[in-house]
Amino acid sequence: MDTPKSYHQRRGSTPSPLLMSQTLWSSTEKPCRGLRSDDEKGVNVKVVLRCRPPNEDEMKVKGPLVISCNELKQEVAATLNTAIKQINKSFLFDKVCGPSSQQKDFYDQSVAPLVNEALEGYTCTIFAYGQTGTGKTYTMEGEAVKEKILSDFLFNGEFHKNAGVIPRAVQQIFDILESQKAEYSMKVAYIEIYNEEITDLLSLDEESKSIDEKTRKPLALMEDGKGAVFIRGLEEVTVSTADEIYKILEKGSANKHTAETLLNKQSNRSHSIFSITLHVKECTHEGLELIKCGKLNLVDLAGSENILRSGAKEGRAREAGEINKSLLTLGRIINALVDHSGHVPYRDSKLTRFLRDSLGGKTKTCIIATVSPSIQCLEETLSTLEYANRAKQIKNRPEVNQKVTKSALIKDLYVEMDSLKQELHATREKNGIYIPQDRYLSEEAAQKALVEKLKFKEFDLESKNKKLIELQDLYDYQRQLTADLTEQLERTRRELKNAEQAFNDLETKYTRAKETIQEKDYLVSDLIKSEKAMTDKALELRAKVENAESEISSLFTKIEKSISRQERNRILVQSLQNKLTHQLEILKRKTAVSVTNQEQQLNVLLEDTQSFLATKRRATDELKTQLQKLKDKYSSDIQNFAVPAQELHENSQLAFREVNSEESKHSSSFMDLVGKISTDVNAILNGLQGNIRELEVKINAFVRQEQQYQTRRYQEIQITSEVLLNFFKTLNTYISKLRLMDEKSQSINDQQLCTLEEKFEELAASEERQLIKKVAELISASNSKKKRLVQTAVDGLRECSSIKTRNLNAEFSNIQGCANSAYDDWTSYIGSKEAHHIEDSTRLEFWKSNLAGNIDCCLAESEGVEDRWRNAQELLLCQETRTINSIDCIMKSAMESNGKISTQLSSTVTSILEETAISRRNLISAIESLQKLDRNECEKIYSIIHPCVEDMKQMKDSHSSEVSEIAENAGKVLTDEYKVDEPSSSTLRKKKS
Ligand SMILES: Nc1ncnc2c1ncn2[C@@H]1O[C@H](COP(=O)(O)OP(=O)(O)OP(=O)(O)O)[C@@H](O)[C@H]1O
Repeated sequence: MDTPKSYHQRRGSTPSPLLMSQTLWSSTEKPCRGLRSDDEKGVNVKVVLRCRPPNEDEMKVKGPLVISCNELKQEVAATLNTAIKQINKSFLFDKVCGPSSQQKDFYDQSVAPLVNEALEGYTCTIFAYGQTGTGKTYTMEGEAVKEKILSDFLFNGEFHKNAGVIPRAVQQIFDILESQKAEYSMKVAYIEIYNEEITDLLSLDEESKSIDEKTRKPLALMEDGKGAVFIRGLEEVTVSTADEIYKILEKGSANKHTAETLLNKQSNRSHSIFSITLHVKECTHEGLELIKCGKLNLVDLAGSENILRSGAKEGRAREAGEINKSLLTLGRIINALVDHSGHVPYRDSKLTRFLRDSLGGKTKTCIIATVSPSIQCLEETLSTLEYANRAKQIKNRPEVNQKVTKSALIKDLYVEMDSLKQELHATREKNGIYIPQDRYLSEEAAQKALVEKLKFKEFDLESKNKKLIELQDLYDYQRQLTADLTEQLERTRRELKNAEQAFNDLETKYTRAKETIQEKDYLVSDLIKSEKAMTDKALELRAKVENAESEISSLFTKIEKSISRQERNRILVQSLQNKLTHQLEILKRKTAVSVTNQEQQLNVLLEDTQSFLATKRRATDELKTQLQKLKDKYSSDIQNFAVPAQELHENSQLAFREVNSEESKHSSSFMDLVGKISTDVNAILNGLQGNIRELEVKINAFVRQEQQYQTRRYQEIQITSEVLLNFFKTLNTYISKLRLMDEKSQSINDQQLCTLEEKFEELAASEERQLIKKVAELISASNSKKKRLVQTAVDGLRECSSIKTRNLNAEFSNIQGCANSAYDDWTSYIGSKEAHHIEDSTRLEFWKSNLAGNIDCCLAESEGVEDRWRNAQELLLCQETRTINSIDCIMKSAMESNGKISTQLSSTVTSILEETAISRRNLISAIESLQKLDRNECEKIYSIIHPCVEDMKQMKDSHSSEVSEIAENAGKVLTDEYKVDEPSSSTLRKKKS
């Protein structure tokens, strides 16, 4: 319980006799122009923010509290941090009271100073503004006004803790006035503005409460000639004690339009104004009595309402529409005052018209903005905060109401009292109207003027009435329209709310959609780009394919060219082969001829040798026979010689002469024989030597011929080999070029295909990833389709190219293998042939040198034989000479001694015979050895020549077989090549087509 201040000593004292005219409420007091220095510039409207604690419903919902109050900083912050909305706003006010603030504290801190100002003679207004259900009535009146406050106060002299501003202010005023022991009068009025109609809440008695709404008499808001606004017919109740006020308050509160809404069980559907008018007597130092006039308007505005949330329907909705309309006007006035715009639309609502002076006038104004801390009311709370924040900037120029002297006041009152008395008297008498004559005259004149005026006014009134009726109709229509519009507005609001919600959703969706669209756009642009790139690539690829096609066609042309070239080459090779075969044939023939020649020559040689040997044998035989003959002749001669030896002995001289002659005969015959033999031998030797020389010449010619042939053949082979090598080289270069080209094109194709595939896969992957599901599905389907197509195309291309490459490679490998093998064969053949040639040449050289050596040997031997023959001849001659000499000696000795001589002679002859036999034997052996030597030599030569001939024969045979083999191989290779090429070219042509 709050303890009221102890300054109400005059509680229960009789009311002040001061009577206030009806115009007092209408602010007719002449304002005293004594402005305080701080008031001169204007004083801002004070704004106090009060935040109530969350109610049960809000606590049930368990929504977050979005309003936080900092009472020290006088700051209120609205914070919301959700995914959809984020709010972070703070406002500063003159005073901020949080949910925990108590009524007493709130009053003491926020309202009490203003009440003091009212006591000072100011007109003070306190507005309670806020969303419905935020505690305006709780703040202004307090909780359980009827029962508690009063009873508590009456019984305990203490306020209930929930007592609001009005009882506390009344109590404060009484307390102060009584503490000052001042003479005062206090009048209170309690009105409500409901649906733009002003009703006196205190004039309604118990009966009229039950009366229909329409019977409530609305009061008119009027302006006096000085611009002051007053309510005609408003009953002001003079109060002298606080208790009276509580009862009045209770009565007025009971008469208020209230209803249950979703947000408040007892929601005020009207604006209520509780006015306290004070007249306090003051005595000046001069003893002059002045009346100080103060006024306190305590306005409990109807709650600004979200019709959708408050659940107001039909009549309630109309009420809410009216409430919102007047609050809107209030807001517009605040804006106009803050923005200093010329026109301030006070007249747009009765509330603002009546409280005109409180906003931008001479009044001291305080606005109590009430808010809820819950998230559900955030929107309205923010609106209230903005509203209050704006109202903070309104500047008033408060002035103390003019004080009147007590005598002037009494005089005025007396005049009024007199006129009232006269009216009363006339009314009581009911016999006409009594008025004093001068008044009658003046009034008659005035009446006449008034009649004139009235006539004019009547006319005016008539037209105005008409206009009024029209306006009324219009007004009714407008009202109806307004109601409809309000309803519509509410509906629209609801729809707007829904739309807002939907809009928010849509906005989020839109943002998402925008993002998606952006993403899609990006993707589409990306896709377009990729498609463009792909198209470019495809075009590029097409161009490349076309290029490749042209290249392939050029390749085909090249291949065709190469085929034709190969054909030509084949023909060339064929012709070469033919030539080769022909030449080989010729060679063969030549070799055969040469072999035949050689054979013939050899045969001739053999025959010659044999004939030479036979001749030699014959000559030897002849020699032998001759020698035999000679021997026989000698022996017969010797035998014949023995007989005449006797005779010789006897006839030495004669015999000697005879022997001499015989001897000379014999010696000449012997010499002839020897000469003959020697001629024969010489002839034989000469023949042999000629034969040998001929043979040598022939062999030399044969060797030369063979050498020339070999060299020619070697040169031919070299040329052919060079041609073939060149051919193989060109073939190889072509193949390598083709292979390189193919590899290049293959690698390029592969690379391009790989890059294309990679890019496509990348793009497809990114597309798949980024596109939304449906599009992704479609795109993935199309991608997979494309992929399949591309894959098949790529695979086809790859397969085709790989087949091509494989075929080409196989063909190249075949060709190259063939070429290589041919090359190898050829090289090895050439190598072997070269080696053979070199071997043959060396062997021939060796043979030649051997043959030459042998021939030299033979010649030397024959020369040796000749020498030996010559020696033998000389020996024979010597022997002959010696024989002759010895015969001479013998003859001489025989001549000297007859007896001895014959013996000696016979022995000498024997020895001669022996010697002759020896020499003959020597000769024969020499001849035999010569024969043997000759035979050996011939056999040797034969044995040398024969293998040579055989070798040559073999060589020729092997040459011819090899050549034919090579020719066959070459032909086969070429035929194979063409066999390979032809189908491949036809396959390629097919592929190309
Ligand atoms: N500061 C507060 N402390 C405790 N309770 C409060 C406070 N403010 C308001 N209330 C409670 O909230 C409810 C609604 O208050 P009140 O009727 O004063 O709201 P209102 O703003 O006057 O609404 P309306 O505009 O509809 O008349 C009441 O039950 C009241 O007791």
